[in-house]
Amino acid sequence: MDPASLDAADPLASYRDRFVGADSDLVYFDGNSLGRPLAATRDTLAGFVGGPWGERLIRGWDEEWFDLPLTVGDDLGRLVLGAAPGQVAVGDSTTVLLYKAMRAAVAARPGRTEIVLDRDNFPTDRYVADGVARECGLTLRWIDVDPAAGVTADQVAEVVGEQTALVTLSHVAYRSAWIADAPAITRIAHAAGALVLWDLSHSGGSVPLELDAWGADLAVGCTYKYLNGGPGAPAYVYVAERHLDTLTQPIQGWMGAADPFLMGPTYTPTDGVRRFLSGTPPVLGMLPLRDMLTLLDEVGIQAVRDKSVGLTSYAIDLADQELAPLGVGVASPRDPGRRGGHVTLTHPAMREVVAALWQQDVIPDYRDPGGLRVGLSPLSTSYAEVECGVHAVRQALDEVS
Ligand SMILES: Cc1ncc(COP(=O)(O)O)c(C=O)c1O
Ligand SMILES: Nc1c(O)cccc1C(=O)C[C@H](N)C(=O)O
Repeated sequence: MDPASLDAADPLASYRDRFVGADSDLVYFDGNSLGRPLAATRDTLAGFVGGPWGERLIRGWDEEWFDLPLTVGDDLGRLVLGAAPGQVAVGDSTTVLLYKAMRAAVAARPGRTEIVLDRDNFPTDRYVADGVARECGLTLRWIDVDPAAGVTADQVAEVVGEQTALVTLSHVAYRSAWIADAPAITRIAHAAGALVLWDLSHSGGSVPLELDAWGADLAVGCTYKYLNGGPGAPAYVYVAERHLDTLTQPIQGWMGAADPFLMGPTYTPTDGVRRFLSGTPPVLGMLPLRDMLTLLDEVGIQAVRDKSVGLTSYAIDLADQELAPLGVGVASPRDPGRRGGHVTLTHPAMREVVAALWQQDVIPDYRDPGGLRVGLSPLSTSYAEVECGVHAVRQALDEVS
């Protein structure tokens, strides 16, 4: 079908107008790294300076801000993560939350010696796991994966055992967009007595998640991709209710302590998921995310996913027709049920192609080896934009080859 008909039939097409810059000619294929801002966020940020911050000043903490990591966390849980209230907190970066969650998990499995992870996980996940293993005297047990796909439940079953403390994986792989079989992998890890930590950075706001139903133990994710929270927006952590009384994290700050304003001599963790906080919550950083959650409440995550599948399928169809004859491969799952919100196209010249495209206001990103990632943020991307971008890739390939 032609893109104009696809856009005309798209029930979410009008939401594009809610984003800053979506009316320009720029082709934006990097919403999986940094989502566009919502126009509403302009007013939110300006209004916050004049209102809650400028007028309420320090009183704002008692009136709203102190609880914001948990109230926004509950909204994230309900609208995005499939988590009942009281299990999600917002704050820190994904990297720091990975550290807290990994340390909490391995401390809960004393005597076990291994952390299971895959070689294609995002660098920060691998680096943090390496540091935690060194600090705690553990070994990393690596799973090798097909970079055009991702970790399978069978591969996890082969390596977990009574020595496994933690299995830590990305739900959607940053390179290929492979969706891991989270319910099956969680069952396998639990049968071996291990805990599971999911990195949801490439899933949250794009793929419906069911953390409670999967029986997940821990999860983290960033909010600046499909959740449009802005550069450096705070991340979130999920801790299943059954672990909240027992898991403790290593960055023992006053904001995660019981009664912070008692200012007592020693740290006692507070109840609930608040104990995963450490310092003062990033209130300004949560405001754009709150706007996006309001929008997701209006649209519904399943509608977002349906459009995401439409966009990625269209991108693959176009790549097959127009780019395959030039030697371009698709390094993402062809099964939409196993594919997240982006598509990776491979060719030895992609690094130069991406550099040339950025000069023409066509913005994908490049990931080794030879991968051009087409990130398709469903609410701010049109089918016409996909067609225009794929044509630009073809032209750039012709020019650099
Ligand atoms: C899977 C994954 N985890 C973590 C991160 C980033 O973590 P941080 O926000 O701490 O830089 C990213 C992207 O940058 C990512 O893709
Ligand atoms: N977090 C990023 C950043 O601070 C600068 C540039 C890119 C990013 C990203 O988000 C990269 C992204 N997680 C990836 O999948 O490669």
